[in-house]
Amino acid sequence: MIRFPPLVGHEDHGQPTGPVPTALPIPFLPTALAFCLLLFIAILGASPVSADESAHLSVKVLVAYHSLSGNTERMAEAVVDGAKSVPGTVVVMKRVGQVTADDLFSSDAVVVGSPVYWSNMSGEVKTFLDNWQFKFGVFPDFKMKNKVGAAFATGGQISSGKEVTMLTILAAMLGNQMIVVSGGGAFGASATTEGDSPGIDNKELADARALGQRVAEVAAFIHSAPTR
Ligand SMILES: Cc1cc2nc3c(=O)[nH]c(=O)nc-3n(C[C@H](O)[C@H](O)[C@H](O)COP(=O)(O)O)c2cc1C
Repeated sequence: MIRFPPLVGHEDHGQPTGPVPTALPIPFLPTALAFCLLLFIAILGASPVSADESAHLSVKVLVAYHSLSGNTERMAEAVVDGAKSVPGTVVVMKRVGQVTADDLFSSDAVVVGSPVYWSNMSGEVKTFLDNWQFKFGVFPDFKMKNKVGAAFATGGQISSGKEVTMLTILAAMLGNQMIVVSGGGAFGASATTEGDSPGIDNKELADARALGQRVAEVAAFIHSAPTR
């Protein structure tokens, strides 16, 4: 027969049941303090991410865009919102002409947005991408290598260049050995801004937010990898 040990604290040992002493023994307080201190140090030491590390683990997303009449800028703002929804993400949003070398090289991800001009990216966006070399000298060291890249576009008409615009932006990123991702749509987020569908609608804004969120999530994943 299995004998179970008696339940501790549930036995009556016939001890005298007087009032419980309220005063703690004198050495108890310093011992308790020392124990708490040791526990605190142990928790800090065992923490998987220290304060320094968590600052290091935050990712920076640069959203660079060109916009004359505001459509691409609205999409850029939604991309920013999506990226910011990922905890630990720092986002910088700038017009392509305002981007500095530091903005570019300190970022973990770059999302580029363009209006469609003659079925392709606008001249301003092309100049921005060309300036990665002419102004910032990304090549031959591939200074943008392994940063996350993505694109978004707005165009007046359906089937009139948004996908070409996004793909040519992504092609430039691939040439720089960046890690290209989509989101919102197959090649990025896009919006039709004229005709039956003027401006940016809620679905298009949601696509832009989805792109920003995906970019930030992928950048955080890559950033936290043990070897980069
Ligand atoms: C010079 C120029 C060329 C354009 N070419 C096209 C085009 O080929 N296909 C298209 O869908 N929209 C075209 N558009 C329309 C713009 O892409 C569209 O209005 C866009 O949303 C503008 O963006 P923004 O408001 O950010 O400036 C063109 C607009 C301009 C000014």
